[in-house]
Amino acid sequence: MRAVHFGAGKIGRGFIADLLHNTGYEITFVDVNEKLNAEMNQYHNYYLYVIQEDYRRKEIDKVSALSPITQPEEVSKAIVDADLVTTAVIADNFPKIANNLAAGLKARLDAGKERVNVIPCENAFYCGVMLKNELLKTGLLTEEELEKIAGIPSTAVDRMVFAAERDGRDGIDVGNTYELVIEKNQLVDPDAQPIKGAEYTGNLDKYLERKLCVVNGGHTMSAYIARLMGYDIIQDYFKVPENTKLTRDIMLQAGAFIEKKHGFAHEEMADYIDATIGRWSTPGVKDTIERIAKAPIRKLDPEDRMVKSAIECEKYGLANDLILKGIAAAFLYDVEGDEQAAEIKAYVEENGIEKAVTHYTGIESGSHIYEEILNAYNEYKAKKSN
Ligand SMILES: NC(=O)c1ccc[n+]([C@@H]2O[C@H](COP(=O)([O-])OP(=O)(O)OC[C@H]3O[C@@H](n4cnc5c(N)ncnc54)[C@H](O)[C@@H]3O)[C@@H](O)[C@H]2O)c1
Ligand SMILES: O=P(O)(O)OC[C@@H](O)[C@@H](O)[C@H](O)[C@H](O)CO
Repeated sequence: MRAVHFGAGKIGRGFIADLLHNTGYEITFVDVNEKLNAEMNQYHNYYLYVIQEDYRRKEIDKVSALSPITQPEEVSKAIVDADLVTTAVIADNFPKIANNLAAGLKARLDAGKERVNVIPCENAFYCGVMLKNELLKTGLLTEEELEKIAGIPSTAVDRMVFAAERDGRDGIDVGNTYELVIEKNQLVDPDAQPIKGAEYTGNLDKYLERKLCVVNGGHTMSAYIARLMGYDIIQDYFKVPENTKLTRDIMLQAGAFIEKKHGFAHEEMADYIDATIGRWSTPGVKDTIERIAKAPIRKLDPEDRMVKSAIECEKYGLANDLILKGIAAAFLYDVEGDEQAAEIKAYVEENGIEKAVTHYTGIESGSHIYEEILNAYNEYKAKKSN
């Protein structure tokens, strides 16, 4: 079996390809990183290192790589011949992979081949729908044609993965626990399980909201707050018990709406939160605030991890004060090299924070959640300038 995977980064090589390899696929990566592509084409393998098992080395073999820039024809051909297509490129990059992917699917349709599963594995609400929209925007396929050639489910994706230079090679350190949940009704065959080790569900919302709002929301808001406290590494922030408590409380606020909406027991949610914080505090692990907090515009979107939680809590009459503080902290995130952070900063300088809150979060002025974000922002800002 052959899989084509877009994005040979940390989740691509460290998680998705691990499961694909366990399932028995030979993997063709498609990535813009020429150095990485060359290494994969030289060795046809790479290594994962399982953190909790004393960095046990695991080989992923039968891999090769293509460049979407210099080898678009080969990418198309690989899609025509593939048994499965997956992505882990960061959802912001969907517009950049859409042409290559749409051209490959169109060629597959023209070749009279069967439908194929295209499974995006990204932190985003309904990444399958986002990818479909980007594919249609290329104009290379109509909606009917896309439906005829591909099943594109959404997913929830969770694993600890870190880039690591080991044994003189580009490897990935991985956690020993993970979750990949796939929306089965959108698969070509809803009863087939094209990736071993994944879960297949008819109720993705439940897992997606828990993963994105509780795990990623908690992680991201902690990172913005930690940055204001002067931390660069999230594990240093977690060393202070009050900080861990704050993160846990933020996650419990998001968890509360998910308990109500999806019927999780409170104990189960609390255990999930504690296990997640425990995983972030694994001895030896160092995760940068810069990685967790990156791309604040994506993370402030009304349909992403922070604002969605604030609004859902509001709907259910649940507390969201800590979430609103986390959102406020995101407006002060300021790290050299983060284009989205720079864009927010410039917008605030030109238009004021009052307009910026509505512009990025969709939260209208006049509501109490708007006022609370503004107040928290002004408090953080005053502290920052003291
Ligand atoms: N890192 C994590 O801990 C983690 C955990 C769960 C989910 N995720 C999600 O997984 C996805 C991937 O994240 P990551 O941490 O692996 O990011 P990453 O930056 O390590 O990897 C992204 C890869 O995509 C490649 N890429 C970018 N533009 C491309 C293009 N036009 N064509 C082909 N390849 C392109 C990059 O070169 C890079 O190798 C994201 O949606 C992220 O939110 C990450
Ligand atoms: O990947 P992002 O930028 O959407 O979010 C940053 C982190 O919260 C995220 O990568 C987590 O570490 C990961 O999702 C855990 O599974």
